[in-house]
Amino acid sequence: MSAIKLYRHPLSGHSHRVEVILSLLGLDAEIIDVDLKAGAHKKPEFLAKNSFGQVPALDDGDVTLSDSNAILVYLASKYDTERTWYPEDLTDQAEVQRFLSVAAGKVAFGPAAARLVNVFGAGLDHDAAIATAHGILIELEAHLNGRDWLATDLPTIADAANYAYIAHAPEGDVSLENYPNIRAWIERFESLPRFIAFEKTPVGLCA
Ligand SMILES: N[C@@H](CCC(=O)N[C@@H](CS)C(=O)NCC(=O)O)C(=O)O
Repeated sequence: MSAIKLYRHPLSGHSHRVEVILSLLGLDAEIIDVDLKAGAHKKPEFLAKNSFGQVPALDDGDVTLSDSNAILVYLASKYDTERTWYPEDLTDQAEVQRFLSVAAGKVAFGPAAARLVNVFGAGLDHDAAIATAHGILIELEAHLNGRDWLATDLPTIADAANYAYIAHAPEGDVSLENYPNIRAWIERFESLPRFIAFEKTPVGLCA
């Protein structure tokens, strides 16, 4: 049995970014589904892993971590011997962090929120989420002009963090038709060796 355990939900983009990095780094992990519908993430056993009661969480031997971006930093720092996924150069690191913040902020409240609205339905403002999504997509489209990857010349955890919610934005009625640079970036990411896809169904409990 693997020493690494990932606690996730199969429709969670936050979980997918960890899953995909584990795979891209060639790391074996035991995948444990957390039943959000049954409230398993708010039970003491899971709260001991993440007091915020959210997936993903990760065990690596004696170490328990939560928050997807924090987990990405940990895995890439510990296991990527080439240090390309989370570079050691401080300027590159800052650029990676900049795009991890985009993934946690603008992307979470735009493309991810639009998909979430389609999952949860009423009570959330779909049009506002779609408008926010296009705002960040316009910025990313310009940023990717002449660039293959978000933060450095090579793929980094910043690409992994932003990938799932942007690639699946159409499930939240956010079309990617007008964003050729973003579509090319998605294709490049999906062509990486050992890339694993995220479930495409928009029906679920989690953005
Ligand atoms: N900042 C957290 C956010 C994680 C998050 O939003 N997880 C969602 C699933 S995608 C969750 O567990 N939601 C259940 C809840 O908040 O009760 C991370 O990056 O891991």
